Amino acid sequence: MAELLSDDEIDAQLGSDWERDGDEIVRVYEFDDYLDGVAFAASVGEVAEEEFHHPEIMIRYQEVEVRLTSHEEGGITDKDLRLADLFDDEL
Ligand SMILES: C[C@H](O)[C@H](O)[C@H]1CNC2=NC(N)=NC(=O)C2=N1
Repeated sequence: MAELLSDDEIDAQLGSDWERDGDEIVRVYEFDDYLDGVAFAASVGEVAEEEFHHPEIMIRYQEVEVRLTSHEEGGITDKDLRLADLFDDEL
């Protein structure tokens, strides 16, 4: 079981395009084309399944919101920060 990160650890390690929202980290990715967002969400899902750590994904017109938290630990862990970087690599 991963350790919960402190506020300072999260602030220091969170990618610049991500934000902290309580026990979650969140990023809204913007796309010109709706189906590009759908395809991106599918690639995020593939990575999540490979890593067995699953985000909440909301697909909207021209944007995809991705939220990560570690449910078992009840907050933000290294797993969430790592997945955020992996999702960004899918762009
Ligand atoms: C049993 C538990 O649901 C699994 O071990 C995995 C599945 N995917 C998961 N995803 C996330 N975000 N947090 C978890 O704690 C988690 N647990």
